[in-house]
Amino acid sequence: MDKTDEAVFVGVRLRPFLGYESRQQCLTASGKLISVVGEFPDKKKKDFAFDCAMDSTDASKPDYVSQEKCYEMIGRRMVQHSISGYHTCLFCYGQTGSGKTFSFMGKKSELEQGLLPRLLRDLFGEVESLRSLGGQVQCRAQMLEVYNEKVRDLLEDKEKAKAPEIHVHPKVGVYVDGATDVQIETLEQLQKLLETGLSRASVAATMRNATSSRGHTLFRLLMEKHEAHTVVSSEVFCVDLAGRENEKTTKVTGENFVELTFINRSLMWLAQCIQGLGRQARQRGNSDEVDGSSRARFRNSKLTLLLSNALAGNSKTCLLGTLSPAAVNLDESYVTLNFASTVKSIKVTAKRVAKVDKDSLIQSLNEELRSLKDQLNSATPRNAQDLDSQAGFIRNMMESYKARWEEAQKNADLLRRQKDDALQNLAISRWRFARATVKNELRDEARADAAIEQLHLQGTPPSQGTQSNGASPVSPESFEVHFDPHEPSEHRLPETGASQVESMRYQQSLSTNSAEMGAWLSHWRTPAASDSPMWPPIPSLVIYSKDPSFSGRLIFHAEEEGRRYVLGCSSRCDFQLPQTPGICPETCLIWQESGRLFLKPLGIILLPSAAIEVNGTRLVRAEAKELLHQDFVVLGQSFRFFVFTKPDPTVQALLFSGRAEEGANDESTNAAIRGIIAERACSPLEMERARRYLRALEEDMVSSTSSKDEFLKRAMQARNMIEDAKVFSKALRPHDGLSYELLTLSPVLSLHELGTPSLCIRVLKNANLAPTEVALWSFSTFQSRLNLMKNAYNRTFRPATPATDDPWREMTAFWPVGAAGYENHNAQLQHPVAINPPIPVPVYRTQLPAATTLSPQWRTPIQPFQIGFQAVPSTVSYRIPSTPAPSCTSSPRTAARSVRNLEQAASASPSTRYREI
Ligand SMILES: Nc1ncnc2c1ncn2[C@@H]1O[C@H](COP(=O)(O)OP(=O)(O)OP(=O)(O)O)[C@@H](O)[C@H]1O
Repeated sequence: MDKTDEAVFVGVRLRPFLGYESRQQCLTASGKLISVVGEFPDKKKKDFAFDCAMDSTDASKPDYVSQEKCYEMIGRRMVQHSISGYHTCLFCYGQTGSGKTFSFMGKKSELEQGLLPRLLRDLFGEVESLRSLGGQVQCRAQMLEVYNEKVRDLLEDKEKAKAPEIHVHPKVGVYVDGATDVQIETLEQLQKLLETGLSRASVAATMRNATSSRGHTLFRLLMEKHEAHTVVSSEVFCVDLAGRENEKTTKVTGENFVELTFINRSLMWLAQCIQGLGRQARQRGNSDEVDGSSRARFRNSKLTLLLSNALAGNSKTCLLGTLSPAAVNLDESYVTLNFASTVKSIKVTAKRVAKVDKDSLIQSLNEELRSLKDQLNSATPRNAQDLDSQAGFIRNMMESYKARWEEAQKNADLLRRQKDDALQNLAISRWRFARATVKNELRDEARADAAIEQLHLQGTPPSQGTQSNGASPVSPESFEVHFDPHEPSEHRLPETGASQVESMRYQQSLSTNSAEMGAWLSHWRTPAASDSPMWPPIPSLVIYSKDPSFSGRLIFHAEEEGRRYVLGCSSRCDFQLPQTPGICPETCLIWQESGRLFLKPLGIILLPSAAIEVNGTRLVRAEAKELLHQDFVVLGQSFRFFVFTKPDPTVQALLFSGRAEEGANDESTNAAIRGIIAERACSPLEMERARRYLRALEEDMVSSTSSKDEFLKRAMQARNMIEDAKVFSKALRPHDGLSYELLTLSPVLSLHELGTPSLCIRVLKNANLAPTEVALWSFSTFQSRLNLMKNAYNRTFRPATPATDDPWREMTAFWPVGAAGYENHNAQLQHPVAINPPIPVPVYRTQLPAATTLSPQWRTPIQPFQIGFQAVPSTVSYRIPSTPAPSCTSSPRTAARSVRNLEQAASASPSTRYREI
């Protein structure tokens, strides 16, 4: 138990002059010193040192201590003490009219609020934050007045109030029986309570103070921190003492004179207690034992009994002495200074409050009650009354504790339920937020690059099995797992096409080690439409991914009650996760107990990348954490799950709505697709690919819908033009078997984020049934060549038509000039696109989806819908983000050269990041 021997913290404050006082100042405050100034021969001691001396005499002085500053100097320390688990006490002492109530309570305006309202505000702020962290803190307030040596409950009407009684219990300490104990939930409630209590305090006008307190006001805030079976209670005790009065100066009579005698007597007892403690402190040095006689003195009055814990017990105590600066009040002020000096010499041993076992305290009180009852049975009538009242007090105390703790229990349950609800909402809002940000995240280049790097580090180096042109023979199919809506759902694998690490890794694993992947997949289950709506049937973790096609596809069912399932990337795990950053061989345990789901991290999680998060809070210890319905769990850096402990159509709908929306897709896009692939049998798979391709276009390559539409229109136009070109070619060069394919050429090397891909036309010669590429035309070249073909065609059949240029002029170098109808203008070759001899597939060329390297994410090679757009199966493009990009490929030859340079750079420097598609 922490124990600190500390002198009482003493601060003194000089108030401003009041109307009745002449302006002769006899006291000054400077630093920690109060000095008596002027000629006062009977006042031998001139300087009094305290912990702080506050000058509030004149607001225009630079060192003027305002209400706020006063709180900073003396009050704020109490907040931390009580939150750290110490009892604390603040009391104000001084002659009547010296400013105790002003310092203690202040005025209503925020600027002039006194110590208590400020202290409660800050304290409650701390309590609220403890509660928000899941702590069960119960606050109870009492407000009492010791008036004419009677304890009054200020939280009850004067008429109704039954006088509370003070008891001292060896286990509980000073206990006020019969006082209203109000449970406080909010600061506003507390402030209202304070106002009500103050309005009931006894106040009267005297010659020295128009609002003189006629009794001592005590405010007690009890804070109980509840755990399952224990409670830690610390109290904040604030006392505004009534002021010492001189009957000659206050000129009170009658009832007020009676009050004066009680006030002065109780203050005398207090002074005696303080002197006794001061003497003891001087004699015994640092001993924290309070001797019997000092203890006994506290029983002399109600006030001292109530303050006994603060002065001689276990508390961190502060005293604020208030003084008038005027010479007319010097005698009274001198008493206050001496009193405060003695208090300063007292050492109070503050121990951090220990946890009390609720059950054992109740049990011991029960036993005490039983023994009192036994004594009562055998008691003489003389002491029977005493025993009876003692038994009554024990009974009350026990019942009060029981009720309080039951209430705390109820409260804890309520809070837990509210927290659960909040977490559910949080999970849903997180889910919504996650969905809303998918698009943005997809554009997060940094992540993608990290992922790409990861892929590269773990994946197949591009040099493996390269073709003659240096291109890797990675076929799109090798990465791709297609989603076929007609496939039975249990065979359906997560779709690719996402930038997320998990799906990348997943795909990579599929391509590199499908056997292993198959192994881990076999442990997982995928939901089927038929699962709805009572899904999932047992507590489950459902994967969430920013890739809607991956989200919800993997489900972990904690099927067997009590069985501890190990999740990790090791093959020994019950549920094997792909090896991604942050996934340890054995990451965590998950098990089900009576329908409740628990997760326990395995080992100490030191690496931030290996963190396990539940609803955004990182688990720092290897201890079991209950997973509640709709919690959001993150394993490592890449796996995110929603927790379902019961069937949940709402969230299930949320999980799957993404796909429904996807399926719905924009009708105009569907129509456009149908327009392009019109005559071809449109299988659902093709449709799906086309749709995804267009989405990729829309999201990543085409800056707006209008340019997407434009692109589609041009594609359709090009397709018709190709048909024309085929007809003209067949007529003009029947033996060459020329054919044309529509391709897209993306500015891969330009590294532009957005842009519309160019359409281009591949010219193939069908020599010996093996098509060879003989040229690649841009769309505009194709347009002009088509015109030339048209002219040549016309001239063939209508000789009057003027001669035209050779539409296939770049090919004439190795072709004999063919049929008439066009001139061979070899000399006019202007187009650098000429490739002679034809090279195998030029590396700059990509099939369209691969060209989506423009976007930061790793978009899976979605097969371009092969109907309108012919894919070149093994093309490779490179991207080196950290290397200055060559400008857009105006010339394929330049592009090819650039790519070769880049390839060389990549292989020469292993640290160069590059990307293989
Ligand atoms: N620091 C201060 N700044 C401005 N006014 C003050 C200050 N301290 C006290 N006063 C004024 O002095 C008067 C007396 O103060 P207060 O009622 O607080 O005295 P008190 O010590 O509580 O007296 P009592 O013991 O009779 O209740 C009030 O009018 C109060 O507004």
